[in-house]
Amino acid sequence: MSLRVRDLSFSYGTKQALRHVSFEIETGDFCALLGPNGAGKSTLFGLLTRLFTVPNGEIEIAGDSLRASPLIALKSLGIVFQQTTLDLDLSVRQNLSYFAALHGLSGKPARTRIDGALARLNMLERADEKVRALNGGHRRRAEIARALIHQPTVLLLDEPTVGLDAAARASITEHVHALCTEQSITVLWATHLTDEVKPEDRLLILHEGAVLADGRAKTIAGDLPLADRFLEMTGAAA
Ligand SMILES: Nc1ncnc2c1ncn2[C@@H]1O[C@H](COP(=O)(O)OP(=O)(O)OP(=O)(O)O)[C@@H](O)[C@H]1O
Repeated sequence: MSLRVRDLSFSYGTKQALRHVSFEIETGDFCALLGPNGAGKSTLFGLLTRLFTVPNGEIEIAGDSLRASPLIALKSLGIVFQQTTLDLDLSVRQNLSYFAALHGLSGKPARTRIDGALARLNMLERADEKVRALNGGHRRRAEIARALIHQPTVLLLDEPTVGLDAAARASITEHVHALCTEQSITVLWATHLTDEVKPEDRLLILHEGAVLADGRAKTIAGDLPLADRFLEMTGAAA
């Protein structure tokens, strides 16, 4: 099991954002975390990345407890935040080199890792372009490559396709699915868009801080299109 979450609850003051959330994701699975705005997706990511800590509940990343061994657990985690965090005036390679240095990598080992990560996202030929010159889809791919440099086994992506056109969204979704099947990376992909979820994907539906459904997307959808099932369950269009 690559990611295990048990009984997480979280409140901002009196506003309860997560209610007894529990789930487990197997190695190499693509898991979509689907929820309307305000469902609690970013709060859950904040807890998984240790932006916030809670006295209750348990999180294990690749078998390591985030509470008992935070540094070891976080080493297994790659993160793509909702807001882009690339330096627009540096090249793709410079951005990734900076991140590699933060992980103690420099020289040839860093170059090998960076080239490998960029190649996986079909971005190697863009390595020396300034990020400012790239379109939104390529910026996102550079960001995903950056999140892979330290060779995490679990990758979290918080609504990574926000603001992208349909073609770029489809391309990024395909690339990240390939990371699961070809590299056995475990993915948790937050979204509010049902068309990013494939029938074979694992699906968690989060609504008002609670898990409403957990299973294969096609099983949860049943005889309805997933968008209709989601609307039926949450009252939200997606
Ligand atoms: N700093 C905060 N203070 C108070 N309430 C907050 C804060 N951040 C989030 N909330 C509330 O907590 C709930 C969960 O928010 P969260 O951002 O985790 O949801 P989300 O599913 O990520 O939504 P979105 O897709 O809009 O980012 C919402 O009701 C939100 O209004």
